[in-house]
Amino acid sequence: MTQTAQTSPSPLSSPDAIAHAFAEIAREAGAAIMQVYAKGCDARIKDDRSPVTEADEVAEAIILRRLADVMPDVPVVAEECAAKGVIPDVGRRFILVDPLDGTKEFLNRNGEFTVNIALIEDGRPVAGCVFAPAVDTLYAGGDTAWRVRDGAEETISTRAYPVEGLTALCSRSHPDAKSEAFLAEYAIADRREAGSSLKFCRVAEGVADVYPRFGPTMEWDVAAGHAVLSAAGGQVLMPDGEDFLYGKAAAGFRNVAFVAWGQDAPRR
Ligand SMILES: Nc1ncnc2c1ncn2[C@@H]1O[C@H](COP(=O)(O)O)[C@@H](OP(=O)(O)O)[C@H]1O
Ligand SMILES: [Mg+2]
Repeated sequence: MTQTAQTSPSPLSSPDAIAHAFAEIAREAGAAIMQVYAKGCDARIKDDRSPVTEADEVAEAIILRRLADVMPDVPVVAEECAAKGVIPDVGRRFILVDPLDGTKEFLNRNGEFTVNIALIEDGRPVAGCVFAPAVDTLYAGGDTAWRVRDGAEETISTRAYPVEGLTALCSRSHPDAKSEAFLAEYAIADRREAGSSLKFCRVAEGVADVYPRFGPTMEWDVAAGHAVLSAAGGQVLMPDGEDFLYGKAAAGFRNVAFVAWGQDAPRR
């Protein structure tokens, strides 16, 4: 009797497996970022007037090299390449990379900076990882969402909206009046500031409920946090409640505005 060799399933056959692969890569990039953090570095100001450091560039090089090994056929749109005008054509499936989100927080040395990698399919983030190396906390999401903190892995999920009111999050370094005006329409019990994509993760792990962002962001700032939040039971919508989608190449991958919610958007 001839035996047919069993083909093992591709290790990247599920959104969770992809998020795990991104997590490994983000940890490697995070370690390189922490080496630069320890020795200190200067910032250069990019054309969009945002800062970039050696850490952003070293981390992005590691991520691009590792992604080319594990997902060689998927185009990658990465922040520092894009800043130099190197942007591949994207189809229905592509990867977004922000090697160091919260560069201002990195320079201010407050620990609120992250490595972000997300897979987009048909305009939506289906797997993603957010790693905050300074506080050794990793969030990932595919079909499920999880956090690894101090070496312990736990499933995370969003919480029901508290009856006493919502906890709202805002950017620490880029506050904007329109986001404040949006929040004024809801019952807000507590308001906190945080840097980077960690704001999505705070909602995903059930310690906050809403994060509106009317100020400028790029798709790579948002996609990985969006993947984690969606997998944890939340959502990211346009302020009018429409879907918030990715792949806006003609707009230079710029977002307009979005609101991240832990549950369905409550009535105003
Ligand atoms: N004027 C602007 N244009 C485009 N993006 C901006 C911007 N001001 C801030 N951002 C985005 O906001 C991100 C920081 O978010 P937060 O304010 O929540 O920490 C920045 O990510 P980087 O640090 O990766 O550049 C940057 O992409
Ligand atoms: Mg960013």
